[in-house]
Amino acid sequence: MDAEHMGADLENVLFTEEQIQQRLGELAQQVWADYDGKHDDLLLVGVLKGAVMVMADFMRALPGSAAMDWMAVSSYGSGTKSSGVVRILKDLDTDITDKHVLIVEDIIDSGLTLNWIRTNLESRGARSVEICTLLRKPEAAKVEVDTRYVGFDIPPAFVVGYGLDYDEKYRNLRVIGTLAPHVYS
Ligand SMILES: O=P(O)(O)OC[C@H]1O[C@H](OP(=O)(O)OP(=O)(O)O)[C@H](O)[C@@H]1O
Ligand code: HPA
Ligand SMILES: [Mg+2]
Repeated sequence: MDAEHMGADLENVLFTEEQIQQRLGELAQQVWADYDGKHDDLLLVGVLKGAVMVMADFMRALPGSAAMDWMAVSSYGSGTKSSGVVRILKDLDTDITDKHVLIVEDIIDSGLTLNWIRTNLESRGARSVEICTLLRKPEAAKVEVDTRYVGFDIPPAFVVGYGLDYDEKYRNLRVIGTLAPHVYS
């Protein structure tokens, strides 16, 4: 699919490249200030694959160095609904005992994925576990997830771009938008 078609499959652009970068910059400043004195024990944990773009840009917006690790879990498969059943496909390389873990995510939708990951990481003896997500859908929440850093709250429509996929497509869009109905049918 070429770029023109990818863009044409969007119904609405919710956030431009500039808006995304601006907000990530603000979050990075806030995080750096909040973790003052703890930067050496800060570990950013990205959740593959959707968080790849957020991690890359958020991390580069930090005013100093922070460590990074990745987890992969299965929850959505190729559909648009979370199954709620979470399985670890790739675990962290790092022992997080006594670390300040900051989970970096693209989206909290039902909350099922992050709720599970948070509980899982807390059980490993991390000193703290907090969440930074670019997007959150408050009206779609099936469980409440205590989320310290949120880029944008959005309505419950399915969105793609900037790491977010529909059937593995559109992750490389630079904007975030809602998918046009003709794409589903
Ligand atoms: O709040 P929830 O309803 O649980 O949904 C959020 C999760 O779903 C997406 O991942 P997905 O499982 O689609 O994998 P992906 O990151 O590889 O696209 C997204 O990246 C979050 O991890
Ligand atoms: O709205 C969404 N778009 C893409 N992937 C997702 N995973 C959970 N919600 C979404
Ligand atoms: Mg997905």
